[in-house]
Amino acid sequence: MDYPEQAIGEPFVKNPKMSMRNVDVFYGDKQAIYNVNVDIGQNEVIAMIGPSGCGKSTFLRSINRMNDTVESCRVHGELSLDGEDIYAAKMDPVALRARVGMVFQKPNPFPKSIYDNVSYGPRLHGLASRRAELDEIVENSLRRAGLWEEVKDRLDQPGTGLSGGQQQRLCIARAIAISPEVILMDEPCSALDPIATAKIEELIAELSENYTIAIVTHSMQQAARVSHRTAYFHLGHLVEVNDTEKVFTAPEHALTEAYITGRFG
Ligand SMILES: Nc1ncnc2c1ncn2[C@@H]1O[C@H](COP(=O)(O)OP(=O)(O)OP(=O)(O)O)[C@@H](O)[C@H]1O
Repeated sequence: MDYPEQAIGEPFVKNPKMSMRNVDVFYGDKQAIYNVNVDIGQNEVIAMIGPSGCGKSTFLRSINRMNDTVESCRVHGELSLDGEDIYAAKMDPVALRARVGMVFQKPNPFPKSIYDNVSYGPRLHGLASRRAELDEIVENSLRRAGLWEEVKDRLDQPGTGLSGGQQQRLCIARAIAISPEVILMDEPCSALDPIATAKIEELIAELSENYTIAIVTHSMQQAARVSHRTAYFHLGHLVEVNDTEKVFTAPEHALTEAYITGRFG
């Protein structure tokens, strides 16, 4: 199969929050991402879709240097946040991950209280000097994550005691608490029921007013509901990036069309 040299459609935007150019990612000798070029716009929600194993998670994890934790993984290319090279020697990956937060597939609250789950990051990054400030950050983050009303009377109870959907909103509150600029979500609803999924999707729409969001999803309906642009990956290649509506109604590339019409994937 021939892949376009450059993703077709509109991979670039006027005011990018993040820019990725000529990105190749390897695990040992095996190449997982081939020459990907794409921007993520300020306050946009971009969905990354494609068949299993096409490299969506690998690419997502490259843009906040989560892949640094995988020994065999090497990322080549130019990746920037507000024009700053995120792989520069002077870039602290911990500070970067505070600016580009991540929510994982499986809700993973710390084995700590609800309060401590949310206050841990702000404490670590010195965002609050007094208890009252920390309380305010915890409340605001839980409110933004749509969880405050459900947990305000039991902040001292373990985060792991919440339902799956509540745990995922707790993880989103934890990500928000350190005031990230970008939030990466790797299949955030795949472990949730339809009602919990709907809540997270509503939340994504609200959060996009203040944050830039990239979401990997297996659900094309979800991509269609929550995102502004959609990026279609195939075997490590970025094939097409377009307005979400266009991708799902008039895809430009035959591979995108085959995927969205269910001919493979
Ligand atoms: N830690 C790793 N070590 C070696 N190879 C890996 C590792 N993680 C992923 N890969 C390989 O990289 C390729 C892309 O995997 P990745 O998980 O990024 O795809 P994906 O599109 O997110 O898949 P899925 O939709 O199934 O989660 C696959 O061939 C996978 O086997």
